[in-house]
Amino acid sequence: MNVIEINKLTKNYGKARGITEISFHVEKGEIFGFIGPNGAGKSTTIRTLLSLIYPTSGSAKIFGKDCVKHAPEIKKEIGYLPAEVFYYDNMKVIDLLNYSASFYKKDCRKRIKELAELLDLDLHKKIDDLSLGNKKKVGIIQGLLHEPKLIILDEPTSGLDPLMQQKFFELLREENKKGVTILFSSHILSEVQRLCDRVAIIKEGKVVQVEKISTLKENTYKKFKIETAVPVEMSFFQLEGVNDLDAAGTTVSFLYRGNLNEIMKRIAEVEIVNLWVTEPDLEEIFMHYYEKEE
Ligand SMILES: Nc1ncnc2c1ncn2[C@@H]1O[C@H](COP(=O)(O)OP(=O)(O)OP(=O)(O)O)[C@@H](O)[C@H]1O
Repeated sequence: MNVIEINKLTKNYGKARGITEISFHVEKGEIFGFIGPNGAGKSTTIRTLLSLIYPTSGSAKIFGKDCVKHAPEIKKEIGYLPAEVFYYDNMKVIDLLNYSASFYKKDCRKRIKELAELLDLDLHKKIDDLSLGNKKKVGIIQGLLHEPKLIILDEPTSGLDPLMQQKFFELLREENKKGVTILFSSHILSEVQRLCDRVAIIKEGKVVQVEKISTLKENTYKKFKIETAVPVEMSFFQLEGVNDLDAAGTTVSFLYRGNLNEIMKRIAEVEIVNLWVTEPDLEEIFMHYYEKEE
């Protein structure tokens, strides 16, 4: 079952580009990454899903219901953490969270306490006195206190220190184990790699690829570095699938995508002293999506 279904969703901000014909779906129980550089259209897509803004054309469904027509009932089941959080600074954290909880027909007090303990947040401080990271924690608790079935997070880790990010990711994994679906937007590739099952890559308002993280890594190149006993002509390794070939003395390096047996046969023809084969990280895989087309 698909929890989110987005079909040719388009939002124009007057003449400015927002998003153009975005389509993808998120299955129940997935942690789905939505990744792209600043200004690519992640927040616009998310705000449209939540009916905070309306699409110019196209449609989106959450829990099988149209996002615009059924916005109020859908929202009860969603936890949303916006990219930027703004509060009435004079309020105490606990008062703000109790106020947020009053929108749901549930007793959320126990969950608020649990989350505050887990994230190490003092509920009795004034929001005014909190650091940026602690304000972010208030937003996280606000998004999760009603135990939503779908969590939508827009660049959630900005402002959190590495230890707190780790705790936050553990919390998301725990929620996910209970069956909660998560849509996680980010421009930080490593965190998407750590957390998500699949990703949609967005660039300049369009989705350019939707893929499993594991497939993205499998179908990509490997990095080879070879140390030979005597210098070898660089052209010796110029096979189909070899790129970025480089040589210095007895060391040759290149990227290879193709049948590994072919490249191993070629390497076996020379006397090697050492060999390193490494996986590129997501950053390198995605780099070409990030580069602007001329
Ligand atoms: N209210 C608005 N009015 C006009 N243009 C807007 C508005 N909001 C966003 N845009 C434009 O729409 C495009 C997508 O922006 P959006 O904020 O959705 O990107 P994003 O991927 O979330 O990036 P970021 O991480 O920087 O927030 C950008 O070109 C942006 O300038």
